[in-house]
Amino acid sequence: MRIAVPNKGRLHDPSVDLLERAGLHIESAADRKLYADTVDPEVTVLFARAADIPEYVADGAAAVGITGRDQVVESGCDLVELVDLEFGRCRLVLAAPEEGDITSPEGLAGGSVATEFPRITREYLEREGIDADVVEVTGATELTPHVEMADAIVDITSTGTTLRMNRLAVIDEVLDSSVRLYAHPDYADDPKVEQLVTAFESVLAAEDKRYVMMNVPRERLDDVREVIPGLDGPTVMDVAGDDTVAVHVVVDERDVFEVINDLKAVGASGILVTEIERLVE
Ligand SMILES: Nc1ncnc2c1ncn2[C@@H]1O[C@H](COP(=O)(O)OP(=O)(O)OP(=O)(O)O)[C@@H](O)[C@H]1O
Ligand SMILES: O=P(O)(O)OC[C@H]1O[C@H](OP(=O)(O)OP(=O)(O)O)[C@H](O)[C@@H]1O
Ligand SMILES: [Mg+2]
Repeated sequence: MRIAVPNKGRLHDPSVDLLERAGLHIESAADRKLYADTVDPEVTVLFARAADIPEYVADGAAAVGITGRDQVVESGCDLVELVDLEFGRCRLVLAAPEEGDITSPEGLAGGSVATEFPRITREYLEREGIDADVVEVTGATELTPHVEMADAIVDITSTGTTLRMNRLAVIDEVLDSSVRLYAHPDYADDPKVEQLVTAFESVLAAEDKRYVMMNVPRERLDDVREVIPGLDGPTVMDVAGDDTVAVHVVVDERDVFEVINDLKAVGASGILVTEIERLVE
């Protein structure tokens, strides 16, 4: 099975990191090398531009690919979305000069919109019933309204810094995006693809969980159960030759601070907290 992965830019490192955490260590990778084996002899990684990955998957050059939803929608490729990988989160927005007279999508009528995403932009204008020209650019879109190349733009934003620095205000939301695992329709149910989905989902499920281990006097066990929030009951193990029990439990990362203090208050000791690599639900 071939998996297409962004070869550079902001998506490369988190994509490779996810594969490593999912147990798919990439072997013989080299900086300019555009394909690599993994520890699984049945899985090969192809490194390609994020914008090209929808095509690699649609053409069957790769069974699955990791790239932004914006790239897939813009490509028009009919792919199956398997998992939201929860990074590269951004929005495509319609934006216009803060001091300008376009303050609503309707204000665009008869005007022009510059964008790196012409398909998405045309579909948006059609959906909104707005008659405006689309000016295709390949980057630095935020400049165009200030040099009379366009009246507004459709571009990516996440922190909003670039829009603010270029005195552009968001007029409307066009598309929500994040990086996702996509499959060619013919491979979506392939057993190896399903193994990959399970591995990715187990990494994502573990990200905000912590494994807490402690020693508890047996007579305080019920008090400990009281302070451990929601998750499945703790695992309780006898400590050899002692009236103490070892208690292990999975806790949401955001509860850990409070839980540790509550556990100490009911007599727990030797409390250890570790991250969890994967959690297969
Ligand atoms: N500012 C951003 N915040 C979050 N995600 C982004 C941002 N810019 C781009 N992305 C996501 O990363 C994908 C790839 O972005 P892009 O094509 O700009 O390449 P890059 O990784 O930014 O590298 P470069 O822009 O240097 O070529 C986009 O399709 C989008 O899904
Ligand atoms: O809301 P912000 O956090 O400011 O991010 C938005 C910017 O990020 C991307 O640019 P990038 O840095 O990827 O450069 P590029 O335009 O060359 O892709 C995008 O093209 C926007 O310009
Ligand atoms: Mg970029």
